[in-house]
Amino acid sequence: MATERFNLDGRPIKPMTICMIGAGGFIGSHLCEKILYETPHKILALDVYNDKIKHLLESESLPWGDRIQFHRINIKHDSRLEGLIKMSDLTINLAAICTPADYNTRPLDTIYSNFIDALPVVKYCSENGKRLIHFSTCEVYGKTIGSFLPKDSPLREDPAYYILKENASPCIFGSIEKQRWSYACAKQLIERLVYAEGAENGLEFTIVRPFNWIGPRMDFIPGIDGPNEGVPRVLACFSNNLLRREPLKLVDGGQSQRTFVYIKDAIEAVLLMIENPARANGQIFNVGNPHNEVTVRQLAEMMTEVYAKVSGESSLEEPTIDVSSKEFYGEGYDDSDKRIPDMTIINRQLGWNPKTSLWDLLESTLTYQHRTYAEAVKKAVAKPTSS
Ligand SMILES: NC(=O)c1ccc[n+]([C@@H]2O[C@H](COP(=O)([O-])OP(=O)(O)OC[C@H]3O[C@@H](n4cnc5c(N)ncnc54)[C@H](O)[C@@H]3O)[C@@H](O)[C@H]2O)c1
Ligand SMILES: O=C(O)[C@H]1O[C@H](OP(=O)(O)OP(=O)(O)OC[C@H]2O[C@@H](n3ccc(=O)[nH]c3=O)[C@H](O)[C@@H]2O)[C@H](O)[C@@H](O)[C@@H]1O
Repeated sequence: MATERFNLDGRPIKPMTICMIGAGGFIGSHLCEKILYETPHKILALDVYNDKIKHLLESESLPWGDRIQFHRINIKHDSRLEGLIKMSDLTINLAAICTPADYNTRPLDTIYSNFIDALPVVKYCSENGKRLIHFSTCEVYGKTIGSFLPKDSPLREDPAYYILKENASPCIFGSIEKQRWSYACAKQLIERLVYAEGAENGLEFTIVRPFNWIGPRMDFIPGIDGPNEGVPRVLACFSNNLLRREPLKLVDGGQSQRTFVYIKDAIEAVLLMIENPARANGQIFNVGNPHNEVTVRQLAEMMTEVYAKVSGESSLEEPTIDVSSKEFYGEGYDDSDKRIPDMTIINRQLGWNPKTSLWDLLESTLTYQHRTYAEAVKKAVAKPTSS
């Protein structure tokens, strides 16, 4: 018999049915694992793909048996969506185009995916009195206020000019021709819509702003389990370079700064939101690790060192190479300069703190990348010369 579980207020947690849209992606796959391994909840998993959750679906004899059901659904056009939301206690919407290489090259798809396609989900939750956890992004903050100060201004060192706060920081994007911001702007508008549904129609919602969550199963390795010419997010780009023994490409010198959080830490925060509605409803949460800040150049150097350790292969003499953003991403790219989350709200509401250092999370992630892809990459690299 499973032992009874209690939430942060000491109340028993009742088993629930969760409609998870985008369950087959990076975050979805980790969230499905967490829920199936550690809770009694049921998952209706919706996605157009299921490769990353196959291990959870394959056999009916698995210990979680019928607690996960996969529905191959494109939410752009599928009449089953409302019924599945109605059957559930909670909907979590993860579905989105969320790779920067798409924002300026496929801005229409990006805006439709992040705004238009999310509209029915919000509407069905609101009309049917269902709770919604909507995944937004730290990109809604755009650039820091500090980035507009003169380079030598001492105010740049003042946290008031760069720490990103859910209820205080402005959203600062570039001009319209900088189509990089199509994603952030669509995410901002859907946040405002969700918030307004809460204010005017009583929708019970939580908005999550992830700050660069990384770990195993993130995106794809081009030419292995994704398109040859595809450009994934930075962890997979750099992993691909390391696996192929190519220099890591630093866009515009790799000066932008990011804070990276381990996916397993971040998923703990999401589970707290799921199981503590009284503390999570009506909130917007930053979820990141302010202690893991690096420039992209430092990230490249650290990944090179960690990969040499886990693979046993020596590093290249020149492990990085500079490329312009125009060459790498094309016209209309722009960047967030710095992203440090303020943690006050998530600390106060859910008592959550990330645990894993950047070195440790890269060690476990690159061990996974090496184990999963090294052989396949070797074969792919050997092919053209042997034929
Ligand atoms: N990973 C991060 O660090 C991060 C950071 C900020 C925001 N987010 C947000 O979190 C969410 C999940 O991100 P992820 O990293 O897991 O991305 P992902 O691309 O791995 O997962 C998204 C999933 O949604 C599915 N999907 C997209 N459109 C769909 C549609 N029309 N119908 C059905 N399924 C569809 C995709 O097939 C994919 O499996 C996104 O909304 C993203 O914007 C992620
Ligand atoms: O993860 C997040 O929190 C959010 O930010 C990401 O945006 P970004 O961090 O800019 O995307 P990455 O691809 O991870 O790039 C990080 C930095 O590395 C740089 N980069 C990327 C790839 C590469 O090969 N080389 C390189 O220097 C980029 O220019 C950027 O400055 C994506 O927009 C989303 O997945 C998400 O909403």
